[in-house]
Amino acid sequence: ASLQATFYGHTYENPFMNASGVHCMDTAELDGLATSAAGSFVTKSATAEGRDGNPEPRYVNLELGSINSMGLPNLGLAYYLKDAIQRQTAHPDKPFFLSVASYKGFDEYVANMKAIQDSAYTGLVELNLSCPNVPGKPQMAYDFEDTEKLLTEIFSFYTKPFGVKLPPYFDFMHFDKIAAVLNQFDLKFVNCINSVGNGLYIDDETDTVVIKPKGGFGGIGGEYVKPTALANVRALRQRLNPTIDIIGTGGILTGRDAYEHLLCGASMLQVGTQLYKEGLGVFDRLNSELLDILVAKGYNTIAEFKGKLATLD
Ligand SMILES: O=C(O)c1[nH]c(=O)[nH]c(=O)c1Cl
Repeated sequence: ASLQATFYGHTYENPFMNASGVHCMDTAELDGLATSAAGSFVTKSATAEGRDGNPEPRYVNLELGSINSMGLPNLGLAYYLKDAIQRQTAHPDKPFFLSVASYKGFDEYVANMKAIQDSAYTGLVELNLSCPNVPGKPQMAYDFEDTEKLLTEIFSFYTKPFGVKLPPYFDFMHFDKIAAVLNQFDLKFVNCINSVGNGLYIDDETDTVVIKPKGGFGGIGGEYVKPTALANVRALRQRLNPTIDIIGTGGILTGRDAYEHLLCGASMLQVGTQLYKEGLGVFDRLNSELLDILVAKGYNTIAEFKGKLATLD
């Protein structure tokens, strides 16, 4: 059996990647991912200028996951573009993803994509429309009209392959609306989901929140979010053009979690909280556990069961 994953014309050894934000802040961390058992990797979401991000504590591991309000700390788009161009030149056989966001909103998204269009980087971009932690800034992908306007503007000049990182949606009308917007464009993929925004965790000894920014409100990841992540992967897969691949993110701790995301239609799989907790060895374990599941079920490839979730009708 093989865990090979085909995605936008490339065959990866396996579908596993980091989730943007974890183990991907600088060249050293990215080199660690590139030499790990991960099939691919993505950079920390870049903004036009480098950012310190929110005051600490801003990330806390919890028994059932994590809470974060990092506030888009990153080294700035120029840094990641320089690294990406060096990387694509040195290892043209190992494509990866460049994540880009915006601190200031619509115009910065456009400017950042223009900078990438004008650069020598030719690989995949993950356009992050779902950061929940910039105080005072609504998540772009919760505004369907603005998202459509932004994608229309980007596609008027951008000719390189890219996809979007989405927040979780919780209503069939919202699944329908975001899919109707995205199906208008030649997107290569959609990544579902980003952290479940603005959760609140209270320390049971101090009766106090555990992160400093936003009065303790932060994005939730880990076991808490798997049912929501699976639902978003499944709902978008059922609604999006087959030309748009899906990256499944959220609640992947074991090979079984990975298998369930694939059943829902994911092609690549991103790991955030569990990578933070376990380190790069998580990819060796996940590959082994997922392979055991294929063997136990008599599958030779992921294609044999990808998207084939059974329902009770
Ligand atoms: O606070 C962050 O940096 C952050 N944290 C998240 O959980 N998702 C994101 O997309 C971002 Cl950009």
